[in-house]
Amino acid sequence: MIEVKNLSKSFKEVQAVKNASFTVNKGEIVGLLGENGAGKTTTLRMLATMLKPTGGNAEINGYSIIENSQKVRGEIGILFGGDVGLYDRLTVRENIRYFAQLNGMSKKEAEDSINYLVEELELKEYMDRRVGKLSRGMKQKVSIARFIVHKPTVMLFDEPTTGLDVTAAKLVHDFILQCREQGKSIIFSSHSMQEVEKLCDRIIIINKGEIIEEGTIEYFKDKYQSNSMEDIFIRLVGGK
Ligand SMILES: Nc1ncnc2c1ncn2[C@@H]1O[C@H](COP(=O)(O)OP(=O)(O)OP(=O)(O)O)[C@@H](O)[C@H]1O
Repeated sequence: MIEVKNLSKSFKEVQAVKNASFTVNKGEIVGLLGENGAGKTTTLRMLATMLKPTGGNAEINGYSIIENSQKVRGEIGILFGGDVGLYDRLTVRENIRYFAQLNGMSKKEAEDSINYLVEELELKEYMDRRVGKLSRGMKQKVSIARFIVHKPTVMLFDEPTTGLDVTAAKLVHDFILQCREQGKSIIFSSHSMQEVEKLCDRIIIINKGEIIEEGTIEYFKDKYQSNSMEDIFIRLVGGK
């Protein structure tokens, strides 16, 4: 479970996130929607303890991202789109193993988890290839494996389908839905309204660092009397 309380982040004069408060329950996918520069990545990076907040706090399964960041790291997985941050010169197996070790898993735990993921994600024939030689979609599969090797219960997806073709994007979508079935708490940030409508149970709209509206898709459509989430979004963020 994710509980965010008045979370803020400033970079000198830029207030990237202002007093954000929200909750994500177990088995729930919450969409974080906003224009370029709205503060989505900054919010997710703070929750993943990659950035220190300048105000407020958040708890991940009861652990504070400020006072208990080590514990939080064990509970959380974060998947980025675009550059997936793998080591090109290492093989698939070495990449996944490395991240398992970073997350404090023992050798045995790591190998068991890797063997399971190899089957689950159909990675067998790629395991001993160098990551630099794989296609973008395959790399994304490897980053999914890396992302879940330590079995996180809270998953953060930051535009995870950027640059993927339809088949690879579907793999990511199916994976996210499977995570929900397993009762994980999920935040999904995207520019694509179609993706958000397909996957999310609830949507948070963030504009210039502030949460301006939050609710289910039905809530938005009903309140703003429109069937198009795209139109509603544009109306809310100022009609640009
Ligand atoms: N390290 C940094 N130093 C200074 N300013 C930053 C830094 N990271 C982000 N910002 C600023 O904070 C604001 C929010 O950026 P953020 O990356 O969180 O937006 P975003 O909603 O993820 O955008 P996008 O959809 O383009 O990824 C922007 O004005 C950005 O320029």
